[in-house]
Amino acid sequence: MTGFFTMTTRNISRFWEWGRKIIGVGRNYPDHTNKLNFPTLTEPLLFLKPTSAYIREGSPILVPRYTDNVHHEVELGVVIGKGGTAIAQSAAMEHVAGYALGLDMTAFGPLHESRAKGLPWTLAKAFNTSCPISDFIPKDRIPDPGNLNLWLKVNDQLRQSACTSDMRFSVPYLISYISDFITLEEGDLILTGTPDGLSPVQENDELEAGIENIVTIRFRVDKEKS
Ligand SMILES: O=C([O-])CC(=O)C(=O)O
Ligand SMILES: [Mg+2]
Repeated sequence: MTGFFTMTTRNISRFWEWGRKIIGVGRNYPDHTNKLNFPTLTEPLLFLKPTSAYIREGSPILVPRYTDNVHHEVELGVVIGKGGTAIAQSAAMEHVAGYALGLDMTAFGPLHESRAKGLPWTLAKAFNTSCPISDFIPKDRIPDPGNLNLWLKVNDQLRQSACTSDMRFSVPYLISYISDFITLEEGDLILTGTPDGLSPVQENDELEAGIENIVTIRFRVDKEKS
């Protein structure tokens, strides 16, 4: 038998090529939540993005045809190295392979409309190019994911800047909580929520974001052609 099987080498440092899901956490920074006047959460708010949403530097973020209201959300991404179900918080960090800086691009038109109507957030969160991602950052480069400074600039203007110590639910808590409902698998990415400072992006904007002293990413915005 030849030709029917291709060997896939699962290299965690290229998790975006074969990872099976992206789990988003909403409203995990009190500042962001307060400003939008949302009720305080007692449990994490979760959503999914398909892995077809990943893009890497060099590819543009495309504003979908159905909206011109797409916002940037800079977020710490956690890359799962060892899967599991009902993972105890005390064991959660053993399941982490590393990290990545991600942008949870969000189409606010459909988000607000579907939210108001009590409908799913799918079009707001899952569109093509809605998950620009940095290189993989091995776990040993980040001794404490709860003490990282995240920032994002649009056309050189600082829009988002916060420390992950402000997160309402910590990385170990999120891993444990999510895995009670959704089995975590090797290569999954958890986007841990965005701090305050979202703003709409437009064609030809240049987005630059970073985790201080660790990584920087740059993406250009374009409009999806009809
Ligand atoms: O866009 C939202 O309202 C929810 C979200 O992803 C976040 O807070 O990071
Ligand atoms: Mg988000």
